[in-house]
Amino acid sequence: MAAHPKKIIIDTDPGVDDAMAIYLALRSPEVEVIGLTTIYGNVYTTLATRNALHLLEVAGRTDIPVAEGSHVTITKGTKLRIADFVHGVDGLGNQNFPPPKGKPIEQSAAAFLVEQANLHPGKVTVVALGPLTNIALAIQLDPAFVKNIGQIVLLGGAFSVNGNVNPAAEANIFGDPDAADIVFTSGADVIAVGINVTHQVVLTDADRDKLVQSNGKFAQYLAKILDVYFSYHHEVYNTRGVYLHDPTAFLAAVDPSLMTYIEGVVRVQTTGITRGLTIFYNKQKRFAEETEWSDKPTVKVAVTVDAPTVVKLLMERLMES
Ligand SMILES: O=c1[nH]cnc2c1ncn2[C@@H]1O[C@H](CO)[C@@H](O)[C@H]1O
Repeated sequence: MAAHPKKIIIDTDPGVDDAMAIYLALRSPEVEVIGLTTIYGNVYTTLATRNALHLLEVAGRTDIPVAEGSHVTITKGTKLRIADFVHGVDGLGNQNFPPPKGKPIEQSAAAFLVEQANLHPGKVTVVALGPLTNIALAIQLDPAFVKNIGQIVLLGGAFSVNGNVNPAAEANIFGDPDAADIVFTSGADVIAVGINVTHQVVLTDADRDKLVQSNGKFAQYLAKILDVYFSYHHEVYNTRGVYLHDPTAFLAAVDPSLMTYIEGVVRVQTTGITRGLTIFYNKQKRFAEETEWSDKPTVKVAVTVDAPTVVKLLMERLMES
């Protein structure tokens, strides 16, 4: 382990690429995973919690607490869009794993986030891999959260490219646009990694064959669950490989220099046919009128990525496990 590994909390909706990111995190000496918090997205929250506990049990890391997150959007919406067609109905490639033995802690995800940020001011990074409800709830629960939390690295948005739910919206932002707008305008130190970046990072069919053949414990586990995710990509994107959304966002938290960024104000469309659209204002033009972007805090938005290094780090770390 590095002398002072970065404390991270992964907010997650596992999810095949979430599983990859979590195992990559457990194999990354630069970080100490101090908790997982769960959210709906790829699966419903109850199943996300079960999968988070399961993944930690497989890894032999039941020392890491799991805090269950919200079952509804920040506006109490219950009509959730669940991407089980991407990950399988169980979220983990339809493997029918046995239920985990462990239980989540009593605290809610938002309460856990607030507590940890208070315990280690400026030192905790949240890697948010699903809709941003829990993070927005933490901001509402404790106004000091935005300054106590070190950094929020989120997978979300489609900046100047089409979305993956529809041409306007990326899945995590679409999942809770109101929560996303709260997080983007909160004043916290935010890095947004959108699909404009993660669609440049592909784990190829050949890479997958290497994972299958490796003896690494995590590589072996992932080899089992990757089928549905690969089939989905072959079918809808016509790619010979899969996008590494969550692992890429995680690595931005480990080593921000793997990407380049632009800084500006991000607002989220919360209604209508463009619900979930992320609009970045680069602050170059001073508009004549006040706009909904005026005087809002800025965030960093990833624009380029060293994709070969991201794939290499993922492969090496999972295969050595
Ligand atoms: O086509 C899709 N529709 C919905 N969700 C998707 C799709 N592809 C990937 N993801 C999931 O949403 C996040 C990235 O937007 C990733 O976490 C991925 O697992």
